[in-house]
Amino acid sequence: MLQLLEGGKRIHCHDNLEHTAKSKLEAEDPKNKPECFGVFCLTYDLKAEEETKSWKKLINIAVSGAAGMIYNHLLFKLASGQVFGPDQPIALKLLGSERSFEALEGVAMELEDSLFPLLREVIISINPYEVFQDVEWALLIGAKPRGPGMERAGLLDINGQIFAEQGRALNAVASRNVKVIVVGNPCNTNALICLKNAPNIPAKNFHALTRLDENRAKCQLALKAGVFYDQVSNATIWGNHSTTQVPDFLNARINGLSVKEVIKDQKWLEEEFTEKVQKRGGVLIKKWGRSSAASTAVSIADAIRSLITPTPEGDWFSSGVYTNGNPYGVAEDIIFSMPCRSKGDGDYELVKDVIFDDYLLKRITKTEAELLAEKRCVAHLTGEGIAFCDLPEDTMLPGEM
Ligand SMILES: NC(=O)C1=CN([C@@H]2O[C@H](COP(=O)(O)OP(=O)(O)OC[C@H]3O[C@@H](n4cnc5c(N)ncnc54)[C@H](OP(=O)(O)O)[C@@H]3O)[C@@H](O)[C@H]2O)C=CC1
Ligand SMILES: O=C([O-])CC(=O)C(=O)O
Repeated sequence: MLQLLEGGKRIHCHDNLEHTAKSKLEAEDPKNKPECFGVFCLTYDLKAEEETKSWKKLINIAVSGAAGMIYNHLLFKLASGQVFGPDQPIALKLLGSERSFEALEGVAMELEDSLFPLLREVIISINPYEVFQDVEWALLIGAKPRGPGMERAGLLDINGQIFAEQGRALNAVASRNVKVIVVGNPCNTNALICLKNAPNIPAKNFHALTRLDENRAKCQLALKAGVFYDQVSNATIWGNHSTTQVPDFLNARINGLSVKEVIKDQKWLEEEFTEKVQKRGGVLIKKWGRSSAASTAVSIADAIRSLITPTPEGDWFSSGVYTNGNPYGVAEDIIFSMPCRSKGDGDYELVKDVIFDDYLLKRITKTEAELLAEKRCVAHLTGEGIAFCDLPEDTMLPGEM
């Protein structure tokens, strides 16, 4: 073990092997203080450095599934300042498992070698109580993918257990205003389980990632209209991040005009466009041999930026959020993707001036029914009694076809 004295503060630094063994041991005791990783032990003390005077206060960001494909892309966006800004120093707290601990060390080593000025601290651990200590953001990516022959109910249960545990850990040690973005599938119901196990954190702070679906919808509309995708706005994804999700072409706009004024092919909108967005993940898996990772990471970055920067006038973004007094008549007490606006303070409000027609309402009812069925299926994990699984047969994740 190396001991360094910097800025009047004693810092403990271990070589990697020693660190591995110690972190594993310490992880068994939630009260233990997390250790820094490698070179990040040297850069911990922000106050000591002249050049950082104009920087904001350091924020703590936890990520689970940090050895997975999505995180591998996201990590370097976070550390480079692309997400939280060039004056926002960050601490990354990476949650792995026994299975992935060595991979986490590899991730942390790559972070060391990238020399990111804004990345002031990295810890790796398999203990959520250690990783979530004082975090302002929790990006929950790690989840078991559905394997061959596995029922969706089984996936809901296995992953639900993970998110119940992580909810309890967030409740115990995270910042009281932590913002939680659940990516691991089935993300809406995992987010619901997580928030139900974290009663001391506002339910409004929990999000399920549907931004990738929004981005996919914008891309398809732009392609059909023959415009660049920055011309597409007000694109809402309603409901579940599954193949029942509803990409809303009624309220979306192209060059400020209603989509229907620009794309006059109603059949294409109702059938091809809708299905393309719903099943985009599955088509990509067929081509790539694995699920969307880079574009998912981009969409997580978009989702965070949408909460920390004011939403452009007249526009909105989609996020899976808790239904509690929503203006659309969607069932309460589920996580449902809806149109949101933010003042840039990490919080959001639901958009009120949206319109509905029979097609949209019928589709919304279907995705709502699926989410209510998922909720019944995980009642044992949300503290709402005995689970009863009557999932509709066509219930699928975007990656399954
Ligand atoms: N909402 C969205 O838009 C999208 C969601 N997803 C979902 O994101 C999740 C992660 O995807 P991706 O990073 O590509 O997946 P990977 O398989 O690359 O990584 C998944 C990570 O999950 C962790 N994990 C946690 N529990 C288990 C378990 N019981 N079995 C296996 N692994 C587990 C593993 O890390 P460790 O060993 O450290 O726990 C692993 O590193 C998936 O659930 C996927 O379906 C994907 C694309 C889009
Ligand atoms: O189903 C998956 O794992 C992938 C997924 O969510 C998507 O691509 O939208």
